[in-house]
This record gives sequence, C-alpha cells and structure tokens, in this order.
Amino acid sequence: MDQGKGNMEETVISIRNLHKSFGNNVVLKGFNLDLKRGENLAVLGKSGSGKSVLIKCIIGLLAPDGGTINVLGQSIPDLSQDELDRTRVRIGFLFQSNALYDSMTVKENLEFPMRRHWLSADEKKAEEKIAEALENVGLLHTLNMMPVELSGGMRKRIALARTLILKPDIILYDEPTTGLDPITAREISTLMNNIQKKYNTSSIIISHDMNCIKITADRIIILMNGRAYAEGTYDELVASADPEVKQFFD
Ligand SMILES: Nc1ncnc2c1ncn2[C@@H]1O[C@H](COP(=O)(O)OP(=O)(O)OP(=O)(O)O)[C@@H](O)[C@H]1O
Repeated sequence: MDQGKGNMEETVISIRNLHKSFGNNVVLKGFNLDLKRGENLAVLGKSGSGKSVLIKCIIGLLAPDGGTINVLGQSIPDLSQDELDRTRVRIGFLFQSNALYDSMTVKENLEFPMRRHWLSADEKKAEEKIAEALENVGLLHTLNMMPVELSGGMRKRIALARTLILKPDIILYDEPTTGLDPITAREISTLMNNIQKKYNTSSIIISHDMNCIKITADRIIILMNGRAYAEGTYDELVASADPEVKQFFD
C-alpha cells in the first residue's frame, strides 16, 4: 500500500461480525471490514453476494441483525435519524442510479446537495465550491449546459463533482464505470484516484470492472458466503492459486 497517501492508520469504517438475513436468506454471516483514511478498498463478489446489502448497512438504510458498524467514530445502528443525517453528509455516493436532474443545468444540479443540507447560503462561496468541483473533473466549461448535452462519461463526471461538493470523508462507489466504453471507464477510474489523492478520501468501490479495480483499489476484499473470504492487493489476489479467487480474475 502507498504510505504517502496520508495517515493510513486512522480507521474510518470498521465492521465486525456483521450479520444480515432476509427471512431464510442469510446474506451476511460474520463479515468484517476495515477502511483506512485515504484508502481505496474494492469489494468483489458475485451477483447476489450481498455487496449492496453491505453498503446499505453502512449508510444505515438497513439495520443489521448482529455485529458492529462504526463509521467516522459513530455506531451507525445506534444513531438517531438526525445523527444519521449528519454522518451521511460526510459520505458521498456515486451510484449507478445517481442520475442528474435533466431539467436543471449542471450548475443547478451541483447546487442541489448544498441546498438539501442547507449549506453555504453565501452565493459567492457556493459558486466557488461548484467551480472547484467542476475543475476537479475537468468540466468547468459545462457550468450552464443541460445534462442532455453531455456524453455518458461527462454525466458521470458531473455526478462525481456533485458528490465532491460536500467534501466527503468517504465516497461509496457502486459500479462507477458500468455502461461506459473502456477508454471513458479508464478516465473515470483515473479521476477516482486523483480525487483520492487530492482530498485524502477513503472509498469503498463495488465494481465488476476489473480494470477499474486494478487502477483504483489499494486493497480488495472478496465477499463470499457472507464473509470476507479473501483479502489482498490486486497483484496478490491475481497470483492466488485458490480457484474461488481465480475466477474473478480470469
Ligand atoms: N430489501 C431486501 N429484502 C429482501 N431481500 C433482499 C433485500 N435486499 C437484498 N436482498 C437479498 O439479499 C441478497 C444480496 O443482494 P445484493 O443486492 O446485496 O447483492 P449484490 O452483491 O449487490 O448483487 P449485484 O452484484 O447483482 O448487484 C439477494 O439474495 C437479495 O435478494
């Protein structure tokens, strides 16, 4: 792991012995995870293995049946709705479904999270934040454009800029490159790394795109049978002789 990325020792998410079932469907059965400050962690797993359930438990959308989930020093299942909302402001999401509002300009789309969290009533400061976020994704010139005028890759960048507006400590990426051509997917992956370096953000990346994982992940956890089955860097896991691990890299 790159030790030059800041204080790698601070743990921003710690999950221990997480259990979650839906009726007889046992999804998570003793899952553990630690995410360090400034780290990009990829979670790999087959379809239906529980990656989305894990993310939903982390942001308090699903209550676990057992175990502990600590995010930025808070025990998520024990928080009141107000406390949960305050913690969620520090977590950015880039989900596949994170669509832009088609009836709003890029600028208005980026104002949206600030308005929702009643941040930055000062118009000038808000404009500076929007410009900084757009500069980070190389799209300052799109400020007054409508989403329909943008390509898929540009829309993804704008969605990422919108996530950056609130300067999150943690970014959760769910399939960030799905639906993009390989070149654009690589550009988004590189951008994810640039943002990680610039703001020392910590990320959990859920993706089936092994190129994206190779570019972005400092560490990978393979979620299988409800547990963290294997863990390591891309290079460590790609060299594994375990057929269960190998199948992800073939
Ligand atoms: N709200 C829910 N109620 C009942 N079952 C659920 C619920 N959410 C998820 N599940 C079940 O939990 C299991 C794991 O689902 P999950 O969506 O986390 O998989 P995933 O690893 O994210 O899959 P994919 O890669 O296809 O997105 C599935 O069997 C799913 O049917």
